[in-house]
Amino acid sequence: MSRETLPFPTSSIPPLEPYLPPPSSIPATNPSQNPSPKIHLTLTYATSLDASLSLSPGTRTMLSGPHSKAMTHYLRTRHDAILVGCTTAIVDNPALNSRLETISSLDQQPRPVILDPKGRWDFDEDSQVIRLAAEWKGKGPWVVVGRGLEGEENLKERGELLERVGGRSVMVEGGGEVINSLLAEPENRWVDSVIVTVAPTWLGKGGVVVSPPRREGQQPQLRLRDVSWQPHGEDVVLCGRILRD
Ligand SMILES: NC(=O)C1=CN([C@@H]2O[C@H](COP(=O)(O)OP(=O)(O)OC[C@H]3O[C@@H](n4cnc5c(N)ncnc54)[C@H](O)[C@@H]3O)[C@@H](O)[C@H]2O)C=CC1
Ligand SMILES: Nc1nc(O)c(N)c(N[C@@H]2O[C@H](COP(=O)(O)O)[C@@H](O)[C@H]2O)n1
Repeated sequence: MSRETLPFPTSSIPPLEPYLPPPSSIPATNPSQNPSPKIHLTLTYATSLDASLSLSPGTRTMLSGPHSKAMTHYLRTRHDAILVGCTTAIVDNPALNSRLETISSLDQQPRPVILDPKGRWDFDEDSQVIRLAAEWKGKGPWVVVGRGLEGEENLKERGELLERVGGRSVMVEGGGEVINSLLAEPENRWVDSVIVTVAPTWLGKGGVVVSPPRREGQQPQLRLRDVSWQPHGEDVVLCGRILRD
């Protein structure tokens, strides 16, 4: 399959910067900017106006236009790892590398991480991530089997996993189950920032929807703070940080 290279104007970078981890060479020292200084987790995905990521779990659906797609590929260069659930890996056969036209070294690529507790992802040399790693256009994937990410002790494990990947930042792209599980964490400790592409379309009922469980009792509903809305072509990119109590 031919793969395009994507132009991303440098003028689009400064508005994204407050929501990104510091560049890898700079230690994360400002606790007010990054309350979990070891690992920065950015949640980033593209959604329709009716909160769908795709037409159905078994379908790859292109929502981002060319500008916001290039923005996502810029984000990929700014994180040490890129994480998806195994259904996304199976259905989309994603490349999970950055195809920005400015890429000149494998060091600029994120490490793909596939969450696959039951070992469902049946990869081979035709899998994009494997092929691209063989071509030095992406890093070889890590597959996380056997455990979920939820729970107190696994917060620690998350840090250990990412340190082993060799980094301090991860962007989570999806799919729905992964995103909803992260947003369900009751004390909002997981997600540091959110960068969502909103495409001007409705996918209709039956899609894979981002809709975490409603919080009951006295708990405030999940909400973003420090929000900015940035137009990228016909899409809007919503950036924010999770409001922590
Ligand atoms: N528009 C967008 O930006 C994106 C769209 N998608 C779309 O999403 C759809 C797939 O989404 P889903 O069906 O919801 O599947 P998913 O991609 O979230 O994968 C679900 C699987 O991941 C594992 N998993 C999920 N949460 C986990 C956790 N907390 N810990 C450990 N393992 C966990 C489980 O094995 C689960 O069966 C596809 O149609 C894909 O095209 C995927 C990524 C981004
Ligand atoms: N940013 C964004 N916009 C869309 O419209 C999408 N469908 C996705 N999907 C995510 O990107 C992965 C595909 O990546 P490659 O182009 O193959 O590298 C896909 O698996 C989803 O994680 N993202």
